[in-house]
Amino acid sequence: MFLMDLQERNERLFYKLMIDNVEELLPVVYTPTVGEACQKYGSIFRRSQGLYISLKDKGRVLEVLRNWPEKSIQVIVVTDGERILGLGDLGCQGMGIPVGKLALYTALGGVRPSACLPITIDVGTNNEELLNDEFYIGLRQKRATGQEYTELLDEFMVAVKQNYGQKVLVQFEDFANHNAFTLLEKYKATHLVFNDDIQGTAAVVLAGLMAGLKFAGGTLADHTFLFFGAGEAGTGIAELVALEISMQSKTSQEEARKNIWLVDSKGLIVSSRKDSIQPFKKLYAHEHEPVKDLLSAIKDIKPTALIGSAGVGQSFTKEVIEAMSSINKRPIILALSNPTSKSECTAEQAYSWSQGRAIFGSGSPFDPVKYNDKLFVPAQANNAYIFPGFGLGVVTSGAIRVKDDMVLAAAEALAEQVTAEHFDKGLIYPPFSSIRKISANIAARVAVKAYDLGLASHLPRPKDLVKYAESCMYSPIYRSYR
Ligand SMILES: NC(=O)C1=CN([C@@H]2O[C@H](COP(=O)(O)OP(=O)(O)OC[C@H]3O[C@@H](n4cnc5c(N)ncnc54)[C@H](OP(=O)(O)O)[C@@H]3O)[C@@H](O)[C@H]2O)C=CC1
Ligand SMILES: CC(=O)C(=O)O
Ligand SMILES: [Mg+2]
Repeated sequence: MFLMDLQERNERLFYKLMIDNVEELLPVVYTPTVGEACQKYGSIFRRSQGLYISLKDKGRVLEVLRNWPEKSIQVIVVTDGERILGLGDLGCQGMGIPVGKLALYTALGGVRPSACLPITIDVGTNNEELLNDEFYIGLRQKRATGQEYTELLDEFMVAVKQNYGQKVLVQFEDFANHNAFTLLEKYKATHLVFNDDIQGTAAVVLAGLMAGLKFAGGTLADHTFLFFGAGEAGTGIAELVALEISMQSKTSQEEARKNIWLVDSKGLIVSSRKDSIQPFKKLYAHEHEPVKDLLSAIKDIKPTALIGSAGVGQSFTKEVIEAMSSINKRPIILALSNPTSKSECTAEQAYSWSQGRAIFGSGSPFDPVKYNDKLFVPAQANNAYIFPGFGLGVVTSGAIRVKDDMVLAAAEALAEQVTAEHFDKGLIYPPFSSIRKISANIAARVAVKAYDLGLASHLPRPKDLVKYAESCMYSPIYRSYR
């Protein structure tokens, strides 16, 4: 609440504070605290921090967009609040997420605050507690679905392009997966769209895997991956890993998918379930007997990497981590679910149950852990490493579309910035304290891809794209007026 007030009162000071104390303040502006802020958003609400577009605005969405005082927008983060972190449907109160993500766009990626627009689309909520909460700030009705939902979203996407042109980046955030994949597929050919939960998460995890392998040895193709959670994050990561393997080992993506397995709420995804699962899971329905629980899946599949993205806290039990540690000398264990209460295990559990052998990362931050006299610094495997730099690269190159190759480039750029020194401490990412440098490097690599693919409209192409990205970054300094 204090930081929200400061952001409102003295934006420059807010960003100065954020940038100078990023490791301390990230857990407040972002996960885990932002989750709690969204849950309580109605009762801590003081003034609007973003733009709300509701079902009632149908037919005049463009007019509503034009009410936003800033005209020169480069990045929109939009949610409909249906899957806020691992906390479920928080309706309109999900606004904390676009606001928090965009604060990171500025603090971590250097996109000007005035060029950032947080939007929440209010189509109702199915969260009974919120519907009965006198302080709930959104429409008091069940979620609109089907044609009513699709028409509002379509009107929004058309209005965005009409108002801001085709170079505004629209980041979809925390939509439920039954809409997220469809929206990305529908608009990726006509708009500059990026789904952070699918693509940003994929890039950060791939980067962590590549960095880990650089020091632990081996290639991605040597590994067997088991995902606990087969939604946006799980299948998004799986697809990018398969793409990278296919490029590294010159095989087909289909071949690469054979070493990637996923578990959802009904157990291991296997071929006998093919007719009853959502389309985004089908590519991973391999031949295997049905398996109901995670531990049995681990014993059968013998994965080298276990990646949690089911939003189920404490699902990596002692038995699960011990099973991973009995199969692998250095088990890779990523507990991606947010916020901390949904983390599959804590850093302390991962290190102690694996006797200090786990290569560990988590979506929400954990403090360093001392185990057998060694201090382990857990990595934060969070898309916050990717989207600020990715967005900076997209907007500074004037890219008009997002392509998978640009997402891969972001992952490679992040992985390259991990040193042996980081890895020795337990890190598979560089520390957030150097995030602006990291973001400039990611931006440059994304821009290179955009230029190479003929998608960049900022011409002529700057010679040194890292320097160019840095020169475009907003810095919260007071100018001298004398
Ligand atoms: N660290 C990071 O950067 C990121 C972390 N996340 C986190 O990942 C989590 C999931 O996000 P997302 O993928 O978008 O969500 P989705 O809703 O798209 O996917 C959740 C998946 O988990 C499965 N699941 C749910 N309950 C269980 C259970 N008891 N046992 C096994 N599987 C289960 C679901 O199964 P079914 O399909 O059968 O319903 C579904 O496949 C969230 O906590 C989110 O905060 C997300 C993005 C980025
Ligand atoms: C980090 C993020 O995007 C999520 O948990 O949804
Ligand atoms: Mg998200």
